[in-house]
Amino acid sequence: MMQHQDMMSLNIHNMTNGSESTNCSRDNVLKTVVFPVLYSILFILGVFLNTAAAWIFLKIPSTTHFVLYLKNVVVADLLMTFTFIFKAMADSNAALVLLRVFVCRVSSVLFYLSMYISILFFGLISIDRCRKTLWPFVRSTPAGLARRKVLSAFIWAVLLSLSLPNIILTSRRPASPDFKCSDLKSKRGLQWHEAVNHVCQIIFWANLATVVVCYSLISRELYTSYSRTRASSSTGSVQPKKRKVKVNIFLVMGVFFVCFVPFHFARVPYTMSQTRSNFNCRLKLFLFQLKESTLWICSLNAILDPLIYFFLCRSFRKSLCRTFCLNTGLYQPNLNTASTDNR
Ligand SMILES: Nc1ncnc2c1ncn2[C@@H]1O[C@H](COP(=O)(O)OP(=O)(O)O)[C@@H](O)[C@H]1O
Repeated sequence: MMQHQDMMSLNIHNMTNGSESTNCSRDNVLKTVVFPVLYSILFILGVFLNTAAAWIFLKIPSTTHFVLYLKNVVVADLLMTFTFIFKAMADSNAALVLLRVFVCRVSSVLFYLSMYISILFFGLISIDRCRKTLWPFVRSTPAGLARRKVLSAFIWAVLLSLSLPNIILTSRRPASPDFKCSDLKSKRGLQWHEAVNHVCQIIFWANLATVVVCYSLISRELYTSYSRTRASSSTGSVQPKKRKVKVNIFLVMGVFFVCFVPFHFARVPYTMSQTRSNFNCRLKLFLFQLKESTLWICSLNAILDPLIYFFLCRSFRKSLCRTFCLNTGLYQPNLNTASTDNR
């Protein structure tokens, strides 16, 4: 009788553990099929759009702060795009353990690095757009440009030094085939991972505040000048162009909100679930899936940024048309431009 009861409880224990580990496994269709397909699509689009953008930017001299910042964003986007294919392969069922370790150690870290570089440059771009709207006659000087180049190098250096320990301290060997990135980290590695995520949250929310303040000032200025123009102009011929400028200029804010806000809400509880033990496995899985879904939305940034270059950067659009339209005979030197990067 006793033996029978022991057998029963052992079976129940096994069944419970078994079903729990099956239900909580990350390897479901979302991770192994849906996201790899979505990242592969982003990879193909991203390689095409960003190499074209980089090629065009190579022909444009960095004579304004805006062009300089956009060049930094292109480099970050290219870097991010190349991480997509590793993520797609690692998440699919066919991935080798070595590849998954590489993604945890190197490729994901580079992904986050490029994301926060983009976020910081988005903040700087907003300040620059604001400066240009409020003081349209202030031009970039060579000394100002040199300072912005030093600032750009400083941003890359700081974020690289924040990210590097995430590579170095992800040094453990995987104990089982279904390991997580956090399983590869030493205790110090986990602490650094958590600290970096806090710093990155501050970077994000500070830049979001900058973007919101700058675009509020831009809206106010555009509204005032639009009202002034409407009152003084009897013909109204400039109005459609002004409206176009307004829509274009808000692209930066739109892309920032759509791409980055959802992830930063999801990231806080997910990081806690990685570093603390008081989360049950179902909640952990839910937070992981939420983080993965919002991370994919962040990745969209790499293919939405070329829209910003096209609609907001006149020298980019001119160079693009010179390159592509010349061959097809479509290039007109006086191309209609409503962009704002000419200072
Ligand atoms: N903001 C960040 N900056 C740099 N590296 C990061 C950042 N967030 C996470 N990482 C690193 O990227 C890798 C993957 O992290 P994460 O996405 O949290 O793990 P998982 O893929 O298991 O969900 C880890 O090595 C982690 O330390």
